[in-house]
Amino acid sequence: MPLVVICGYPCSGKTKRAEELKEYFDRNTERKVYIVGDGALGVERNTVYADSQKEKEVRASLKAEVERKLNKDDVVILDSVNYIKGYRYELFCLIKHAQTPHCLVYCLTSDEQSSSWNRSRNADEQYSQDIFDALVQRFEAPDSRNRWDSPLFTILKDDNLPFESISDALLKRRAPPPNQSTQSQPLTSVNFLYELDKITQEVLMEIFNAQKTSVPGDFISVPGLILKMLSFDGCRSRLKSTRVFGQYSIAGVI
Ligand SMILES: Nc1ncnc2c1ncn2[C@@H]1O[C@H](COP(=O)(O)OP(=O)(O)OP(=O)(O)O)[C@@H](O)[C@H]1O
Repeated sequence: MPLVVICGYPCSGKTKRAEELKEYFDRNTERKVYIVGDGALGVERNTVYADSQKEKEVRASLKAEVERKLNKDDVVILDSVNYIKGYRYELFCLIKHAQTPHCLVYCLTSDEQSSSWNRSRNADEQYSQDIFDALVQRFEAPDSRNRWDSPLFTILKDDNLPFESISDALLKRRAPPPNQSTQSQPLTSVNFLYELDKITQEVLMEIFNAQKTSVPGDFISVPGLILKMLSFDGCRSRLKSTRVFGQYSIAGVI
């Protein structure tokens, strides 16, 4: 059901925290817990983060995997750098659409600390210094004033994760209300444009005909509505056809 978005500098302890959280939920709840992340996707750090197109594809794959996993019961933990504000906003739209709560866990480290952990890793797990520096420079830190970055749990290297608060944020909170842009739109019929055009023409014809005999204050019925004429302007063009303009308010729905 709920989503935990982990974010932080490269090599800031994100996977370590994701695993701690999984272990906590496994031990204390009946829910299945999935970690979705660079590791599970087999992301080759120094290739992907050196190429913006590849990086974009990886982000899209991670988001798609999160979307597939989100359901009513399970906990999904997204373990990646998640350093782009706009991407975190997209994830927020996803949870709004799925009608489930989320929270952010931010592994806050200095770049010196992360760089030193990076250098102590096995060579095949290390970020190259260039990629590491570029990711640190591009990092857009989460801000709890943004609804997509909230609730935000900021974790320093010697902190214990606040398991209960995280669990409450995920399991005891209501999902954010959906808005139109995150709701599926009903399928329109294949001849929707034709129908729209036909009804618009009918409405215009009714108004046009009614204007010949109506004065402001009169009611005009058009398909689906009763309109009240508020004002009326008539003028003749050089071609002697009458152009009519007027203002109407909706007085009722039929
Ligand atoms: N809280 C911590 N205390 C001490 N060492 C830590 C801590 N967190 C991480 N490390 C060290 O950093 C290394 C990387 O940790 P981890 O894989 O969790 O980072 P990550 O942010 O997931 O990395 P990546 O950006 O590659 O996904 C660990 O192997 C460990 O040596």
